Amino acid sequence: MTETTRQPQGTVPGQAPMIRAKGLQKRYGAARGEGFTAVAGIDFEVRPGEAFGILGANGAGKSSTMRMIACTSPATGGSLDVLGLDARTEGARIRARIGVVPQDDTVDVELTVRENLLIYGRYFGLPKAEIRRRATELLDFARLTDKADERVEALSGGMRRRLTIARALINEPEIVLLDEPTTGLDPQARHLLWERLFQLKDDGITLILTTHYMDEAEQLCDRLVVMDGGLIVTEGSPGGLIERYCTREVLELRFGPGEREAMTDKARGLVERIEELPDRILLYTDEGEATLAAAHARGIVPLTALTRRASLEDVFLTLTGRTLVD
Ligand SMILES: Nc1ncnc2c1ncn2[C@@H]1O[C@H](COP(=O)(O)OP(=O)(O)OP(=O)(O)O)[C@@H](O)[C@H]1O
Repeated sequence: MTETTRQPQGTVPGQAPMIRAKGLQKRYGAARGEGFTAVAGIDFEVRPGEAFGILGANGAGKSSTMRMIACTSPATGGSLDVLGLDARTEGARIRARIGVVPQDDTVDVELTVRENLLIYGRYFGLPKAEIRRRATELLDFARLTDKADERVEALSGGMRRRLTIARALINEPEIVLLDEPTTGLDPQARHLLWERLFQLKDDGITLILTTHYMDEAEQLCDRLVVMDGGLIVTEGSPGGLIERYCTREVLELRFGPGEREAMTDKARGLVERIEELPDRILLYTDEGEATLAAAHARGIVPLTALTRRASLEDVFLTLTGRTLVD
């Protein structure tokens, strides 16, 4: 990782960022005198064509940040430029040039797949022939051509998500915001959706996504920020963050009921860092197999032992002291 320039992190000299947030804040309920700060002053930039992730546990402030970028919820402090426009005053112009995929599918279940696209196109005031052309292209993009005339209520969860994404593309947006795009989907549906998102990246569309899934972030994101308690706690590429905060491998040991504490005590000193989770301990090491052999030599007998590559989940645990499923 090279972070030696004087530019703010994430800035490419000479290339205007798609999004620039400085001291961005969101406070709810301030008018009622009972304010709650969901986003506590964050700085970030998103570059053209990159897939930028916002990671964090429930309540970290991810959706609040997304809603401010989407210009559906005004910032209460700091500044936010989207596509070079001030989000405070240029909401309508920004909304015309971005696509939004909200956390819950908001497609109309009583209409057909194609009708959903046509109606959405009309919100943007696009000419009818243009909307029909785009809808046909997007049905193909979303792999929904053979479902075009079916009512949405007959679609699976994965198909509805793909329709929601297709709908967000009707205005040919330069930025697409995806709030937890694969939450609730089965693995096959997730992979099909990822494949569609890769296609958008290849097409040069800037993606901003929030997710709870570290594997999703590792797969899709060029760069990401981790949020905790309304603040950004780190920023970087998935690989760069893993390298910065973790060892190469993690040895996961599970023990029988009541054994964990004693076994953890025996393991102390084997590696520099041990994390205790309710159901297992994690030993951060560059050589998982060698550490396991050393553990055995100390009389540590786990029910199961697994050596894996360090992941973003480990970065999150390092930074926040919690797992994302806490
Ligand atoms: N309209 C609102 N009024 C008051 N508090 C809110 C409102 N929206 C969100 N919050 C609070 O702000 C905090 C951040 O919420 P936000 O939805 O941005 O988090 P998140 O990281 O997206 O979480 P999740 O993964 O659950 O969506 C939470 O404590 C939430 O309860």
